[in-house]
Amino acid sequence: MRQMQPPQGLPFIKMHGAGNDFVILDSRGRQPVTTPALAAALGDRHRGVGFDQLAEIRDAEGADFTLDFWNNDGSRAGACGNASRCVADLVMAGLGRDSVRFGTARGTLAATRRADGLVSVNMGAPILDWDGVPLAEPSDLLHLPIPGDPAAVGMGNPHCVFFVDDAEAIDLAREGAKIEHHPLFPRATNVEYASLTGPDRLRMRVWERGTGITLACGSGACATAVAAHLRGLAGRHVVLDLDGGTLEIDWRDDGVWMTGPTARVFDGWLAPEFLAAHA
Ligand SMILES: N[C@@H](CCC[C@H](N)C(=O)O)C(=O)O
Repeated sequence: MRQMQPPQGLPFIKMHGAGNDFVILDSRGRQPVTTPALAAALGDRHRGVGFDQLAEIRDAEGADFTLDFWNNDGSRAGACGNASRCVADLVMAGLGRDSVRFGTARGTLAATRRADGLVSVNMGAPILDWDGVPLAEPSDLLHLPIPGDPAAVGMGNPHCVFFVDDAEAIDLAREGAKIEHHPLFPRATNVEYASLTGPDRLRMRVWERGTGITLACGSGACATAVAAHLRGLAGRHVVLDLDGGTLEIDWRDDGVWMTGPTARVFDGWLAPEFLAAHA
């Protein structure tokens, strides 16, 4: 029998945060490798590795690292809260520290490890001017002219949040796909359905732009918490129960902090021929 060869190719790490799963490429000290074609091929759960988002770590000036995010359809994402927490966890472990600062498309963010081991990220201030995207009612993002009275909140990426009596009862695949490409969102949107389940506690389900249904979405949880507070449904510190776990959101003066679990699942190597085929 032929012996297994020692691993060759590009190393990657598979992690998840509350079931929102990621492939992480560490391109510090070398040229970044991700292209839309590579992200889409690698994101295929049958012919690739499979992930909700790919996060590529790059060198940074004035921060510990830079992060780029890709959805599994090959599109770019300006923010990804759970991948930020996972990568921060890895880098903090490597540096032997409990805090890091990192660059993203929306600016420099900070992450810390809490005493209970959970990882928190400051996702920055919510964007309530909708980041230049033309809306029919730019002065009232909290009541978009869409049936169901959703709110629009940007967290470095767009979110359309519906408050409903029972989030479990929503046909997420149908409704999410429809709202993702609603004409009000020229760059498409992530879609959240949330219901109040107790004081400062919400059940939330999510349809992610460029990915579809996921078990959790960190920026979506932040957007939902912000919208819930601004609509008078909850305080500034809320707990959200998602399909894959629980996230805590704390809207402080310095930004929206999101805290939750992280897990490293496996490490692997991308075959050189796979990389070459999708360069
Ligand atoms: N899972 C993420 C958000 C991912 C980005 C999104 N699909 C987009 O295109 O904006 C999170 O944890 O925030």
